[in-house]
Amino acid sequence: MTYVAEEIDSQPELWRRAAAQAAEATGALPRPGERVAVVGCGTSWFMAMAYAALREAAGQGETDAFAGSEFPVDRPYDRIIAITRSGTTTEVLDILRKAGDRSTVLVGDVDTPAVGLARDVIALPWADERSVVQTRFATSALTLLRASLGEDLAKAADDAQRALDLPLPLDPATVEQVTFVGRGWTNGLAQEAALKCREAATFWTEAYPAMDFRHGPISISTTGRAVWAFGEVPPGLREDVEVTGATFVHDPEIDPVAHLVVAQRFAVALAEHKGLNPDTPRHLTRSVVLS
Ligand SMILES: O=P(O)(O)OC[C@H]1O[C@](O)(CO)[C@@H](O)[C@@H]1O
Repeated sequence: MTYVAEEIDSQPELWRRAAAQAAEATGALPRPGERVAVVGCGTSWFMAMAYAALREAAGQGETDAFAGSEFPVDRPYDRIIAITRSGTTTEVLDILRKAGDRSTVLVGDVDTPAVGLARDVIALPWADERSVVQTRFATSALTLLRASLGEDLAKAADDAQRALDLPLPLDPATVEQVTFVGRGWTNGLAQEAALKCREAATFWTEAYPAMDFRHGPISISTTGRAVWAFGEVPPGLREDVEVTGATFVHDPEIDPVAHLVVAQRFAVALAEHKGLNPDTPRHLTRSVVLS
């Protein structure tokens, strides 16, 4: 079994642990009404997107997500939350240096520069990974953040357990291309699912806000391809996809992050089908450290 497959399987248990840790993390997280930026790179950026949308939807205040390289340093945020598994990503460290006493970091590896730079630290060393490709650190960090907003994550963890045994909705041997879509907070999950397939399996995927699918991506929708939706589906979207001949994948029964677990498994299955080892993704490193 690959490391990444083991790490995917460990998620239900780790989500329960993450939800339990949320109460003690409260002091390190913004108060309602504060203006917040959430930053990260790659997978961590997509978790930032999901949390930012959830916090704002929960009425806790304006919350923006940025890729680390695109953070507007002069904007007067009250609190800057960085998500970084490695604690070493250059763009994130640059932000933490400028954020000063406004910063919180959610980190996997605690013996790292990010921990020294942030005012507040939420450490999840038990979710850190051997894999280059991230799965459980990202979803555990998001689970903790969701729990901090008052969500009950018990069903999500149970759904993640189910997600480990569900049949894959697409055949890795025959599907030609997948477009992932989401709405609101699940837009970040769609981005992350697409990244997983690219990173683990060098497989062609894209991701868009679900309503934007009709504004261009629909042009490549055809037999042999698929559209995979997370969370709420806009009225008529399934029909608009199916009329093109593409397969529409959606599971309204399970929590959207548990549905991401299915996409993680699909990415590993794609890699295996292509004879690739998902533990050694092409050109990818655990973190990007620029000199
Ligand atoms: O969360 P970190 O450690 O800052 O690293 C982000 C990196 O992790 C990755 O998943 C690659 O390992 C990429 O998405 C990105 O380069």
